[in-house]
Amino acid sequence: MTAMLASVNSLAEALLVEAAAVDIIDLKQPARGALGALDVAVVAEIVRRMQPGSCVSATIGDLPMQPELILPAVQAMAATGVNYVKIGFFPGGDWQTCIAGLQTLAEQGVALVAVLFADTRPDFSIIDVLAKAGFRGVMLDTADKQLGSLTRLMTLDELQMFVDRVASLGLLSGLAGSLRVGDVAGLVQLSPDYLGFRGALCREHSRTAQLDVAQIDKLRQHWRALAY
Ligand SMILES: O=C[C@H](O)COP(=O)(O)O
Repeated sequence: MTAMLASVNSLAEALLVEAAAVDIIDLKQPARGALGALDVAVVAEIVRRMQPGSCVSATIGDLPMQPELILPAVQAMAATGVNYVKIGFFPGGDWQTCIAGLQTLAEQGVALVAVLFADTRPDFSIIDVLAKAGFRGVMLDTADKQLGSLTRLMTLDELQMFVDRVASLGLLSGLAGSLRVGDVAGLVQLSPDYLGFRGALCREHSRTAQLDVAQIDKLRQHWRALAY
């Protein structure tokens, strides 16, 4: 079964999606960018307040791929006790040195999820490198939220190739990027481990607005009705 991830930007929103039995509670500040980070102290407080057994991820922000920025940010976020730390692989910078440093953190037990951006046309061969470095998961998202759904940027065949490659290496696969209710039926057929949402769950589908319980319920009901 494909799980549901919801990005939230506060304790109140985290409690709301926890009550809605969302599978992965993803801590993020969308007002700060595609992978905008929440302050570490806020993340630590939310982690403390979640039920034991909840699955919580957090992003480190839209940082350039510079090891002196990425590595301390990952260490600080990991120290909050989140289950997964998500790192956006933006174009440019020094991916090789970042991955080498992240491998050391993975060896120390930090659970890392790489986020690749469909609108930057990533080379999927990086997935093999990430697996060798000890990443636990790789997801596809979108950096430019004006471009619409992930499903407009990549074909279902391309997305299937991504999911299959990630799964073949034993990693978690995730798909996100302005996904809407209408995207779910097609994407669950690809069997990713999870689908991620923010905009679709907010008032007027604006990812920087507050979460809207009615939108969460609508998505959950649609998902259940698929009975896949
Ligand atoms: O990790 C998932 C993202 O927060 C998805 O956000 P979005 O649906 O607004 O693109």
